[in-house]
Amino acid sequence: MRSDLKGNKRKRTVGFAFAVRGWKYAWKERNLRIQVGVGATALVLGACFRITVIEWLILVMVIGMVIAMEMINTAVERLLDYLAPEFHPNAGAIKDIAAGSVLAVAVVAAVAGAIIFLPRIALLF
Ligand SMILES: Nc1ncnc2c1ncn2[C@@H]1O[C@H](COP(=O)(O)OP(=O)(O)OP(=O)(O)O)[C@@H](O)[C@H]1O
Repeated sequence: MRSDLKGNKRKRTVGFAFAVRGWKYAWKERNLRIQVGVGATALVLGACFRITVIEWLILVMVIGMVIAMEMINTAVERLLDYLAPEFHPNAGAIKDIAAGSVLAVAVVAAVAGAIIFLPRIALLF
C-alpha cells in the first residue's frame, strides 16, 4: 500500500518531467514564444489597469487556451512530419485545420483583450 502510494507519486513526478520536456520541444516554435510574450504583456497590462476578478479570469483562460492550442498544433505538425513526410493534400489539410484552430482561439483572445483594455486605453487620451 505504502509502496503503491510511492509508485503513484513517482509516476506523477515522471509525468510532470515529460510535460516539462514537451515545453522544451515546443519552445523552439517561434509562434509559441510570440504568444507567450503577448500573454505576458496582457498580464502586465491587467496589473497596470487593475482589472476586475472576472476580467482576470477571462484573461488567464483565453491566454491558456491560445498557448495550449498552439502546442497541440505544434504536436500535430510534428506528428505529420514524422508519419507523412512526403507531400499529400490530406497532410496539408490536417495542418491547415490545426492552424485554423489556433486562429479561432487567437481571435477570441484578441476580442476579449480589446473589450477589457481598449476602453481603459482610450481613457488615457
Ligand atoms: N506534407 C505536406 N503535404 C501537403 N501540404 C503540406 C505538407 N506539409 C505542410 N504543408 C502545407 O504547408 C503549410 C505549412 O506547413 P509547416 O509544416 O511548414 O507548418 P508551419 O505553419 O509553417 O509551422 P512551423 O513554421 O511552425 O513549422 C501547411 O499548413 C500545409 O498547408
